Amino acid sequence: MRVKIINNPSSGRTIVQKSLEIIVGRLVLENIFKTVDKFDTRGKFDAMNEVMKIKEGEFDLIVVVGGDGTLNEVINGMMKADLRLPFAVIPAGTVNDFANYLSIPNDIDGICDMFRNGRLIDIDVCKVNENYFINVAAAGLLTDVAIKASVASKTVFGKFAYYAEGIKEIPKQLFKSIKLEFKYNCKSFVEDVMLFAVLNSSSAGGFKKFAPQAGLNDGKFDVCIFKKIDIFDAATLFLKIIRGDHINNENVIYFQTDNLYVKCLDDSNMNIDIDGENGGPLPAKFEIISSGLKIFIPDYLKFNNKL
Ligand SMILES: Nc1ncnc2c1ncn2[C@@H]1O[C@H](COP(=O)(O)OP(=O)(O)OP(=O)(O)O)[C@@H](O)[C@H]1O
Repeated sequence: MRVKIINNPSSGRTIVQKSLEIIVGRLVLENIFKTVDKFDTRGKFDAMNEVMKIKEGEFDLIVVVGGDGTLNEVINGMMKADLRLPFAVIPAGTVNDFANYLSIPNDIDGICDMFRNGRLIDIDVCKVNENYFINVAAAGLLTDVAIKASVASKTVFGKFAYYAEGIKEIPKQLFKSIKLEFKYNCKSFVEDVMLFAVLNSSSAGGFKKFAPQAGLNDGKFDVCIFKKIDIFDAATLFLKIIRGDHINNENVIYFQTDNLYVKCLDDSNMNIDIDGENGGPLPAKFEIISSGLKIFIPDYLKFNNKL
C-alpha cells in the first residue's frame, strides 16, 4: 500500500503519536506499507489543505493520526476535492468518538494487525451546509464545550478537560432554550430545544449509545432532539443517555432521515459543532452521501451487525 499519513502531533495526550515510528517501521519491514509520506499538521485546516493537494492515483490509503477534529478535516479535504481514497484511523485524540464506535485499537500490536488483516467497508458521509462530517453535528447546550477546552488542557488532562469545561458551562446554559423549526420529508414542527444532534455513528460526546439505532452505512442519519426541561428531569435524562434508553423519553424526539433542515425562530445566535469543531451558524441543511467513502477497519469487526 502507498500510504499518506496525516498526523496531528498535538491531539489527545500525544501518546499514540510517539509510537507512530514503531508502527510504520514494522509495517514497512513487512512490506505492507510500500511507500509512506507523513505530514504533520501545525494548526487549523492544515490537514484539510494537505489532503486537497493529493492527486488521484498517488496513494492507496490515507491514514489519519489524531482525534475527531483531524479526521473531520481529512474527510472535508477529500469530499471538497472529490478525492475518494480509502482512509484508516489511528485514534490519537481526546475522545475519539468515531474510532471508539468502530472499536479501532489504539495499541501498537492492535494497530499493526488492523493494517495486516483489515478490510474496507463503505460508510455514509453527512453534509451540513457546505461542510462534511462522518460522526456528529450538534447545536445547543454544551455542544461548544469541545471548542472551548484548550489544546493544552486536553493534552494534560485528556477527557477531563471536557468534563471540567462542561461543569463550568452547565449553570450558565441550563436555563436557556432555543425555538427551532425542523423540516424533513415534507413534515415540519417547532420545538423549544436545549440541544439537538445529527449522528452518523451512535457515539457522541463520549456517550457510546447516544443514537442507539444508528448505522454507518444505512443511508440515513439519526436525529436526537432534547426539549427544554428542568434540572431534575435533566439529571434523569443524563443517566438514560449513558444507558442508551433515552430515545423513548417524553423529552426526547428521535427519528431517522436522509434529509433535514433546521432553522432558528428566535434571535439566538446558535452555532453548529461538527465533530468537535465550529461549523458556523444556523440555519442548517443536512444531506447524506450514501456510501460516500471507504474506511479500513480491523477484520474482527465483520461480526458487528451495525456495519
Ligand atoms: N500542531 C498543532 N498544534 C496545535 N493544534 C493543532 C495542531 N495541528 C492541528 N491542530 C488543531 O487540532 C484540532 C483537532 O484536534 P483533534 O480533534 O484531532 O484532537 P482532540 O481535540 O484532542 O480529539 P477529539 O476531537 O477526539 O476529542 C484542529 O482544530 C486543529 O486546529
